[in-house]
Amino acid sequence: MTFDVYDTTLRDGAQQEGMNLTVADKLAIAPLLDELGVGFIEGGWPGAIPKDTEFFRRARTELTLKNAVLAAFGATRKAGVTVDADPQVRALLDAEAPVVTLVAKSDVRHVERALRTTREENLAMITDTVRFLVAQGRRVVLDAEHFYDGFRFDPAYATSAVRAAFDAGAEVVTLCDTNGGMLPAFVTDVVGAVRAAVGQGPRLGMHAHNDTGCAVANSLAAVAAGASHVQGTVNGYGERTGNADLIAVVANLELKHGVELLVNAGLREATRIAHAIAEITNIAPFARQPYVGASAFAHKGGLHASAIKVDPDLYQHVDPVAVGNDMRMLVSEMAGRASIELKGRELGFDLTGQGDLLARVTTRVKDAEAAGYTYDAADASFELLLREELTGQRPVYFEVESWRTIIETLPGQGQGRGAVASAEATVKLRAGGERIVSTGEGNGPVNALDQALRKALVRTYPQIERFALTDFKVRILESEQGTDSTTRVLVVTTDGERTWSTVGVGPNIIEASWEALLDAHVFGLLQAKVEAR
Ligand SMILES: CC(=O)SCCNC(=O)CCNC(=O)[C@H](O)C(C)(C)COP(=O)(O)OP(=O)(O)OC[C@H]1O[C@@H](n2cnc3c(N)ncnc32)[C@H](O)[C@@H]1OP(=O)(O)O
Ligand SMILES: CC(=O)C(=O)O
Repeated sequence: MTFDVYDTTLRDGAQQEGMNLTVADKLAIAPLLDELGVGFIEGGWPGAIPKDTEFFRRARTELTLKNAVLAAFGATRKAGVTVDADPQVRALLDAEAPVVTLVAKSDVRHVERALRTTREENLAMITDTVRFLVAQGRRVVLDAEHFYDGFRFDPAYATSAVRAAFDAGAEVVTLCDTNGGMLPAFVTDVVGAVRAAVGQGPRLGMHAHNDTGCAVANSLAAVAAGASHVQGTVNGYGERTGNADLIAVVANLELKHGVELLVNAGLREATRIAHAIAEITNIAPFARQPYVGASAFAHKGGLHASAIKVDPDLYQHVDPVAVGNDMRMLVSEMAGRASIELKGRELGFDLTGQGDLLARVTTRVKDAEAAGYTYDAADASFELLLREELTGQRPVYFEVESWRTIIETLPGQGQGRGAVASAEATVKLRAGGERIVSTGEGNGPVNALDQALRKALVRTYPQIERFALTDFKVRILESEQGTDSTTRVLVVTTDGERTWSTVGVGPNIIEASWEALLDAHVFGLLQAKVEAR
């Protein structure tokens, strides 16, 4: 049986609030979709959006797709215009994509109120446009907009729009839940009814939006009821609450129903590809996203870890490898000895049979978390703690004697924003057998301290030159105590290849930041394989 996996990330995905893809972005995303193994890549709406016209023009020479074909999206001809005189339809041809996907009205209320035309003219718009494009050698998919709402209101008319498209030569008619308001049981009924009306031959598709949180479930319901073409977007991007997350739909069909849909077993690359696309869209990946999210196979509960130690299948619905993801253990106040043992293994330490050590580390983690630390977001600080328990001491690269930081306002401008004239820090420490006193300036006290620390260490440890702080998060704990509260700081550092997170806690933000900065430097040197004392 033919089954289409149809991606609309570049078209409906791009309709997401805050998303603005350049032509270069689209040209970079398309090969990733192709590598994933989808059959169709809807590139945009040529003729309506200049960037999309340009995308199809450049795609002809700059895009080599191995698995997928490009689809150009657009509307049926306008009411009262002949199809060959409609510039939008002409633009669809000019895009030179082998597939054209036409959006058409199938809800009579839209025909009469949005298009302001007659039922008959709308059917003629469908017939004329499909027939014209097929005669020009295009494969045509018809997206029947608002199909489910339209079917509920007037099933005969909605079905007549589907029939008109098939009669004119459409390869697939996609039943769209444009407003995303449907629930799976209704989708099952409607697809079943349309299937009965048009017979077994014609191919039906599904295009779901996620306004009820059911886009993936609705897509699966449609497939179970006889749809053999499913549309969606990577990472569920799309208008309002998004489209069906195509990877989740496909993973469910492949891994739960055993149908192979993506060519070259692309599902095994899904996590990498979803994250690479998120990089290009510049929208942070959603950690709790099914299958490909960073937390999709991350285990926090100690009881989970103790069973996973016996067999990961006991707490995982599929093997993460099947979607290119990894199992991770999270260490926190909810950890038990098994969590620590498995986390140790993940970090390269075999802690099997070291019951006392595991108990000690578990207790230290629980105590530290009670005091405000958080290790599930700070792997590097946890690894330093673990090494300390394993070897009896933390790796020592330098010894801090003292530090201080001063911030000063412009004279007479002690109030409000923009008043800080300078932030300065002094760090005194011993490294490489020398006592070093260094100063740093920055746009704030933490930045100044970071500069002073780097300056003090870089001669002994030139590796530090490559370290860069990429994120800095502050959280006030016990906020009811106002400015007296405990502060937690999380710092993310990179050396250009790897990224690590550290945590600091203290009665003030500077002290907490200093602790996180120290851990970040120590861990960075450890990773760079610099020998510690
Ligand atoms: C369900 C979906 O997500 S479909 C995809 C939606 N995506 C987009 O809208 C993004 C691209 N859109 C655009 O760039 C513009 O809206 C355009 C170029 C398509 C149209 O722009 P304009 O000509 O300025 O018209 P406007 O957007 O105000 O209205 C849309 C027109 O298309 C008509 N129209 C709407 N759906 C259809 C259809 N399926 N078939 C034919 N005509 C349609 C409307 O009746 C309206 O016609 P009117 O100008 O005679 O009133
Ligand atoms: C076609 C489309 O994007 C929709 O109906 O939602």
